[in-house]
Amino acid sequence: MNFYFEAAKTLDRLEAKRGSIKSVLATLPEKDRKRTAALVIETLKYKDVLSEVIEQAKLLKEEKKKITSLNLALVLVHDLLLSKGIQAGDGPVKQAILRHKTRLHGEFQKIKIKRGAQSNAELAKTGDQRTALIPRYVRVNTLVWSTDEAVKSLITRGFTASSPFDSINGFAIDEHIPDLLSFSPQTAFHEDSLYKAGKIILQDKASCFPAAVLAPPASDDSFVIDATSAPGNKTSHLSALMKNKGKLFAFERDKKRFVTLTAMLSRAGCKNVEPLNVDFLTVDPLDPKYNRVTHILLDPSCSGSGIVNRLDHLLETEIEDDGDQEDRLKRLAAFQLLMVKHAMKFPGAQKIVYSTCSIHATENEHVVRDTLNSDEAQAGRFYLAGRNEVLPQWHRRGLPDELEHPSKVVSPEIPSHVG
Ligand SMILES: C[S@@+](CC[C@H](N)C(=O)[O-])C[C@H]1O[C@@H](n2cnc3c(N)ncnc32)[C@H](O)[C@@H]1O
Repeated sequence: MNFYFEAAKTLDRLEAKRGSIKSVLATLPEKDRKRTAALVIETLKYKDVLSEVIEQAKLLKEEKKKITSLNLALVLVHDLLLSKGIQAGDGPVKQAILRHKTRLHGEFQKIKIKRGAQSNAELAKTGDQRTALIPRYVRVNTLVWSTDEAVKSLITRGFTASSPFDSINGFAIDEHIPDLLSFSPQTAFHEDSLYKAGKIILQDKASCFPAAVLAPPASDDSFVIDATSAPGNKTSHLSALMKNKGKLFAFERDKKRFVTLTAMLSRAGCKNVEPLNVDFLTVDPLDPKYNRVTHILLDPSCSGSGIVNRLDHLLETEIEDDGDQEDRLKRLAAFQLLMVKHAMKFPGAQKIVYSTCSIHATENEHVVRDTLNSDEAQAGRFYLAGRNEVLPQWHRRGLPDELEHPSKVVSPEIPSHVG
């Protein structure tokens, strides 16, 4: 029965917007992770129908002592109606569901008829169409081998250098980010030996921009901070750009995510990284340990509204109304501003890259604007970098109107929000 409680708890966390589906599932305990994740995803696909069945059958009203939440009811009723039955011993919770078995089945059939569905699959939500248009990106981990070696190895495995959209086996070298390859959207690498050996990192193109823009030097006296590191894709990217030289301090305040971070860094062979399970805001910028730090990457928690993946569309019906969302964005922006201003207090800091995976100006241009207008920016003489320093070949430059006359900006360029 623990398995069902864990799945229900995961649905609670998703409802509380504790992260994208992918990131929340990644924090499940190793034991039973695949099974729990599959149940959560399947339940979300059928959530509308299952909620209606539970409501019509008055399950929560009649069993409120045993079935303590809608999410617990959802995962159990999912398995009763759409899987091989409830996979647990005969405890009181299972008994509570089974008492209503006939009614639940009856309500389910009624909904099927009402919706004209010939099969159960027709009741499921369909995927986000945009995912078919986005290639599967893979970054070659140059700490382990070179892109030339990776390309040769992929070709011997039947991949062909062409366009990722030409065929399921087509792949291309990205034109903006060195060592990034793009594959057909249908290609999966999660079980691939190259991924498991840390030879490739599954990282979207946008997620490669921040480290590429920060471009830390690859030298023994290079000192860099990644302020918000887990799960560690950008940290390992920075480490690769630094060629494992110098020192990269990688902060992560969350204990569980810190464990993921250290595992990822070890798999990727990052030897110049010092991971620290510490809240970046509590770090004293004047601590002599950090006085040689010149480059800082800041990729703080955000709304994640720009993330498109194969799972997150399932949460679309749960997006808050505009009022709630605006409040949440403002809270996030206040935290993000605090983080960048803190980064600006490091006396040796010369270059700071701020990124989010949000599409909202509140978290992007507005944070940049407020940062540039801050006392910390004045004191550290920070200004917005020009286009020539920020992916010059990239066509997009954010939302200029949202930056509102950045009076203290030295460079006339419009920022490129990256994330
Ligand atoms: C967007 S994620 C970072 C993703 C990461 N850069 C990557 O590419 O894999 C933000 C991370 O920052 C962590 N975080 C948030 N506030 C923090 C703080 N004050 N200090 C350190 N880490 C923090 C969160 O726990 C989360 O793991």
